[in-house]
Amino acid sequence: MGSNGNVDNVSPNGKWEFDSEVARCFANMLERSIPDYRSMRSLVYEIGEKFITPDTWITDIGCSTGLAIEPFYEKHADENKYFLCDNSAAMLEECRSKFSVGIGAGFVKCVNGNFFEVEMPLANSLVLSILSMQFMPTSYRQKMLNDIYDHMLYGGALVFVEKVVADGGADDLLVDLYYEMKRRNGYTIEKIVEKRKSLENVLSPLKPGWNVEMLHNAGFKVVDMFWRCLNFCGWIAIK
Ligand SMILES: C[S@@+](CC[C@H](N)C(=O)[O-])C[C@H]1O[C@@H](n2cnc3c(N)ncnc32)[C@H](O)[C@@H]1O
Repeated sequence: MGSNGNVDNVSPNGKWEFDSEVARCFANMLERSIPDYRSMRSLVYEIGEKFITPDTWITDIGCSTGLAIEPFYEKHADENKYFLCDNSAAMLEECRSKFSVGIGAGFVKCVNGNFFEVEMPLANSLVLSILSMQFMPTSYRQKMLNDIYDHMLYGGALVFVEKVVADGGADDLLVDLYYEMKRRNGYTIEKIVEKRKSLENVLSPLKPGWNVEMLHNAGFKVVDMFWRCLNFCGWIAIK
């Protein structure tokens, strides 16, 4: 979960991209850019663990360098199969080197593509979507959640973490607090503004209630928020 030693000093030029520069410092970027990051990570792992059954698939949507799936892989190794999908070749390259043993042995599958275009395996006991769907077209999100539900075993779960737009009237306040947190974590005002502009129309957060509604529409009967800090939320959705 820790940083791999490369400090994030990315200066995005134009539209945000998950390129090789981002891939190299990604762990550090997340630690300094996501509020309450370590709690979120450990809760995702602790909750996810409750749903894994042997010989089932664990899918990670927008896996990046594999930070979310890593503790599950370390614990369960070849007792499970792992389907990792990301549309950034640079992020997947880092990911592939992390899971080279599992890839070689055939129980880890890494797919470079848009999640809404790939065929995910059936029989998932756990699906992770950690800060990923927010980067995918809003018009495809319901279909993606429907697909996740359809490819999941009964008793399986989706752990879903997203940036959100606060809908109770305090969005501006929460956004201000978020940028103050980034300042404390060593980002300059210039870097914060650069990144915000670069993410415009690339990262599209929704209101929390819309995400919950989509999860219910997909068929999930049990949907609950397990974590929130500022404008970041995590839900557990059980089939
Ligand atoms: C913030 S990162 C996700 C972090 C990661 N899930 C983790 O827990 O460390 C978002 C990822 O989503 C990927 N992504 C964006 N659009 C995608 C798409 N259409 N299909 C698959 N992956 C996508 C990006 O390449 C990036 O690696």
